[in-house]
Amino acid sequence: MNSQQSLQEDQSLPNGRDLALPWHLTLPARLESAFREQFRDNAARLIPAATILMLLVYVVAFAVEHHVAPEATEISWRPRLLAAMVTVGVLLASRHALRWLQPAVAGMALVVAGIHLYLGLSVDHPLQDAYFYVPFLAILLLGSLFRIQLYWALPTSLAILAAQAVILFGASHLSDAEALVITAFTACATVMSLFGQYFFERLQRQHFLSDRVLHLHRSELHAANRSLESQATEDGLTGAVNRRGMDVRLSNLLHNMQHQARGAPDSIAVLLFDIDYFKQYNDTYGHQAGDECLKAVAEVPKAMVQRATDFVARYGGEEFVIVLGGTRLRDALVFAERMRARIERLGIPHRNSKSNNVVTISIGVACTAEGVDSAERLIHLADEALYQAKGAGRNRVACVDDDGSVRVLTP
Ligand SMILES: Nc1nc2c(ncn2[C@@H]2O[C@H](COP(=O)(O)OP(=O)(O)OP(=O)(O)O)[C@@H](O)[C@H]2O)c(=O)[nH]1
Repeated sequence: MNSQQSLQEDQSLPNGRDLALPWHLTLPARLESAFREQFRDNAARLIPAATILMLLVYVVAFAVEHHVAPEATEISWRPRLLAAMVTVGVLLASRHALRWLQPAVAGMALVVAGIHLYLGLSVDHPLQDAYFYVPFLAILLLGSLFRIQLYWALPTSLAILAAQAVILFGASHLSDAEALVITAFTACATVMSLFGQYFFERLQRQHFLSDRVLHLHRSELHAANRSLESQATEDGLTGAVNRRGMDVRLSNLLHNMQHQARGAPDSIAVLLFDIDYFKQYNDTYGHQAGDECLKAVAEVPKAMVQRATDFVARYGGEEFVIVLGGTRLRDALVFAERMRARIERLGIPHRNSKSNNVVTISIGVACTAEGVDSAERLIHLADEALYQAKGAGRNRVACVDDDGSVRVLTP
């Protein structure tokens, strides 16, 4: 590999190294917020199904409880109703306040864990200890059912675990061994759930990053293509469309017009102009000044064209073509005369011009009409008119009329 190749590679598009994720998963600020937004959007899609599932679980739990310990439902229906309401709150957040979705899910898990710890203490029944296993389910729902981000799931799970430990070891009807077993059970579930969530989120972040890198690749390629395309069809000196670009655009325009494509113009006018006595200008003021003059002259039609189909092209040396889509001969002549006058008014001194003491142009105008079916023919007609304008004394406009005759207009 030579040094130029390696230089190109160094400066080239983003590469695999951009995919490296730190162990703590946090991305640079702008990426991080974009990822969180995407994560929330994805999670929000799960919420309706997850909410229905949760509400079903509440109903089933209530039914089982009613069957096993009917007296317990006297106490439990209110806390359960609260849990159901909080769950519906999560659904509302996912629809109307997405930024509150994660805190809402975390809050719901805390409420579910809290009310079951409360029920475990308040219900007097041989099976009451079953309530103490529910916090474990609350921890699971964070990462599996509702899929909130690790940085929300981690503190919420630890808070549930801590609250459970404090309550179990303080509960008078439980021995320390029983409290330890249930706490250890929840602790194991917490570790496993967080472990799974860490790797799930890692994968999601990696996927997000590779998507971004691909997107960057695509937009850089797009920009490079656009710049290559404009370089290939733009004249470097004047910024006008070059000859090649003109051929393509004019042919396309004609083709679309002939095939009555949508948005295509119903007529096309071509103005071919040439700077008068430009050779003398170069001889008098130098090639550099000649270049500046070309640039200044080209700016005039460039500022005048308006429609998307219009363009100014450098036809060669000091000759330019202006293509006006949807313009008939009469309007093209008005445009040409206005342009001629504006260029004259630029007042670029030309002491060796035989037509004026400033730079002037001669213009030939032709329009699509019966029998004019190619770009070459259109340019040829405009060239004929230009020739006549020159012959008639320069600094004037000439056109090919509908009957094919050339008419010179006096300025
Ligand atoms: N400075 C400069 N001169 C150019 C460029 N391209 C062509 N020319 C010059 O334009 C001049 C064109 O000369 P001619 O074709 O004789 O035309 P003219 O002197 O304008 O005469 P008429 O058109 O008959 O009025 C030549 O001297 C070319 O060298 C360019 O990019 N920069």
